[in-house]
Amino acid sequence: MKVFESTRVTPSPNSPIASADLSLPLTFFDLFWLKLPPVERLFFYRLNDLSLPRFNSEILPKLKQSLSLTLFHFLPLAGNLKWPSNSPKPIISYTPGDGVPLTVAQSDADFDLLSGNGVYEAVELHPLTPVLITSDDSASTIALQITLFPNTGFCVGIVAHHAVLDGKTTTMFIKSWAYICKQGNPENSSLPPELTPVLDRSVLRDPGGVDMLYLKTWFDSMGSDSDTDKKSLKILPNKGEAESLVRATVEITREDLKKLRERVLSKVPDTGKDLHLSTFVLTYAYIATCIVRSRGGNGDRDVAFGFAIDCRPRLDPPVPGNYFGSCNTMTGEFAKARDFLDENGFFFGAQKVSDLVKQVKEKGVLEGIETKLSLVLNIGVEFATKSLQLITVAGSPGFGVYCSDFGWGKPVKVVVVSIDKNGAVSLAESRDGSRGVEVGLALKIHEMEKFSSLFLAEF
Ligand SMILES: CC(C)(COP(=O)(O)OP(=O)(O)OC[C@H]1O[C@@H](n2cnc3c(N)ncnc32)[C@H](O)[C@@H]1OP(=O)(O)O)[C@@H](O)C(=O)NCCC(=O)NCCSC(=O)CC(=O)O
Repeated sequence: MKVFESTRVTPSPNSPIASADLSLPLTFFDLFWLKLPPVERLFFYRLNDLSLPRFNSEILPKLKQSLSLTLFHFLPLAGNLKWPSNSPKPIISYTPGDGVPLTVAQSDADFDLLSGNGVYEAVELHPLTPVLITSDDSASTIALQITLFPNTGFCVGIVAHHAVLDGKTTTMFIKSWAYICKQGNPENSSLPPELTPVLDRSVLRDPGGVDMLYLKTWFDSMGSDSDTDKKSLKILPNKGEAESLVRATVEITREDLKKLRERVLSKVPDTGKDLHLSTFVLTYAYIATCIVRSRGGNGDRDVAFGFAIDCRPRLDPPVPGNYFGSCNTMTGEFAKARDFLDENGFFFGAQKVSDLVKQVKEKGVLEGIETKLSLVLNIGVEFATKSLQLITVAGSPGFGVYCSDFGWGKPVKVVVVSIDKNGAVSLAESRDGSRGVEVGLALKIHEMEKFSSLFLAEF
């Protein structure tokens, strides 16, 4: 790995907006994620015969110029998280001259292996992944890395602070950058409405002091009375085991989903219509079942499964789909490993995940919002002590990550690196547009081997 450059890209200097200060308060949705580890994503682009001179003279200048133009729309991403002494909570602060940290590098790793579906060591992706810098008094909102693979292609990496932006905003930012890069017209860097971020915080109502409650939960979790510790913007240390994990991707086709749906319905021919058997529910229940079975072992083991919900369309009034920020909450449940190990394990999972989605639909996303953070922090402690098998979800088949075409074709692969730290699987839409789902996994090698045989046996 050769690092060519570590720089900062500032918003286009021609923009009057970029020459004024901007500050955005964190909402209760943002504060939920204040110290939780960031999300890392890589987009692999194949460009056969890509030479260093072409990378330096064509690809890199276009990517940098379009990034600068895109930041004009996404100004908070050029700024940092700060906690001014006169503010009750942290803010996102942009000051003219601020910019996004960008690393430019070259890798001699195997592009085909890392952008394929096969098995490889999780740590192999780490050199391609930018690092989010956080300290007591400042935290980057994002960091980017562009890595050349000579003669094969390049990779765009993003790490995103979840208290600043969620998966929907992160992927909207990448799609906007790609859109402006592909247009290739520095004189006109406008974005279509669906990619234009809404920065207005007033579209989102706090149900009543949840922001301060979440801050108190964070303070309590730190066990320190020192003001510096309480106001520190450092994120929590990573408790994952990436060093001992391998990664792979599996695909679930429409045909597979049909079979899974039929399997559930065959168990409950009369009441099956009451189940919410969406693509998401079937995929997550099936993958979770295979993961628990891959570990095997004691049926008494606790398993926690849960996932994020995009709250934008579910708030009253609804928040626009292009709202910039974090707008997720979590839902989930506990089970015993035996529930999944049992012959009816997949049916059990499908019922449970269906119930969780139905509860969200029936009770709304703000039900129990006050205690969500403390529940998640407690689960994190149990995960770190290895007493719990945690299976969560990053990404969504609804994000359209494969639409991110910078002008040299759509990505050959998009991966979420950070699933190797938090017991998550990642979901994305099928690259070929066939409405299947791509599932990213990070497991111990013997569990991955078991997973592959279990997964294939079904279809
Ligand atoms: C809660 C959910 C997971 C439940 O998903 P479900 O698919 O079961 O339920 P649903 O109500 O959304 O959709 C039910 C069916 O209606 C379809 N459907 C929904 N909305 C639609 C629309 N506007 N137009 C057309 N179809 C639509 C769905 O595709 C699905 O069909 P079909 O069955 O055909 O599919 C989801 O709604 C959701 O909020 N997803 C986003 C989660 C998220 O943001 N995750 C990322 C967190 S941040 C993160 O993890 C970090 C990062 O990514 O960077």
